Amino acid sequence: MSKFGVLVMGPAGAGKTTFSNALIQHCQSTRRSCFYVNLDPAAENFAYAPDLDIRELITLEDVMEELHLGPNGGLIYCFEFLLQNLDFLSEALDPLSEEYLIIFDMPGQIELYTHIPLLPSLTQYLSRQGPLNINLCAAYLLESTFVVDKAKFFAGTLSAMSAMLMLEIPHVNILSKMDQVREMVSRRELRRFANVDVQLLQSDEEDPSVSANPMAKDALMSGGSFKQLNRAVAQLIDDFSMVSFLQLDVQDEDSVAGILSHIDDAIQYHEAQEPRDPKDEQEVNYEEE
Ligand SMILES: Nc1nc2c(ncn2[C@@H]2O[C@H](COP(=O)(O)OP(=O)(O)OP(=O)(O)O)[C@@H](O)[C@H]2O)c(=O)[nH]1
Repeated sequence: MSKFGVLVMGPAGAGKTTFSNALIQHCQSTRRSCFYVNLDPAAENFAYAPDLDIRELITLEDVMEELHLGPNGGLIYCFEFLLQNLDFLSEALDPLSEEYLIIFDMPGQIELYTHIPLLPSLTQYLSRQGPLNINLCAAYLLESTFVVDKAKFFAGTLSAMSAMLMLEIPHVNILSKMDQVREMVSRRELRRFANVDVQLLQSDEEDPSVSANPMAKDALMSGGSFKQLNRAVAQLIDDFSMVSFLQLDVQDEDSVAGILSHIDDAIQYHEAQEPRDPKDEQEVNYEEE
């Protein structure tokens, strides 16, 4: 057995800290031990004080000021610095016992998940393949309000897929802020987004978000490249057939508990797929003989 960890990821403002807080609250009410790690060097306000905070090692503000970097370059520098100082993590996480759920609240810059290989190195170090031996799962949040703009929703879906492929750890995708869309979209329609029905993207001719965008509208009218691009994106998502979303309402404890149980299941499923210890293999072969 080893510790459990959730990497709470997703674009800026997707609700990562709010979800992390809901997880902490749920752990407290179910008497599960948890440990909250803030890995956002620019984070400011916390309802729960982090048990470990990257800002004790480095802050984005200092990096931007001292190295004259912008926010994205500064964030990359902070993560490179963290990777050069991994004992900052191991000293705090190694002593935790197995029953702990470790919640990693990640920054929102999308570049971190899609463009640069810093996160794979970090997850490798934390995960069962690395020295910290944590059963890790990624929880990728996307704002459910994106469903009213299909192009935005599918762009978000591609980012989630990119993170899934890049990190190679158990992964759940989550539509956050469900309280904001229940009034706007029917349950049936929401299910189509949660299961990522690519037909939604192909039926974009009547989509108000497309008609509101003059360039996209022109491209559609002329049967042009926008339509072809949509088809290619739909095909890509369909080919991988691996993205679906759980629906999160942080106000509803059952919703939070349901998501945590999906995370536990994803980790256990992944563990069951892992190659067996060669010693166990020998035992199985012996029994078969
Ligand atoms: N209505 C509603 N608002 C939410 C929910 N979750 C988060 N918010 C609001 O959305 C805003 C961003 O939430 P955060 O939890 O800070 O999002 P984040 O992903 O951690 O943001 P960054 O760290 O800046 O990337 C805040 O104003 C929250 O109050 C939700 O489930 N429902």
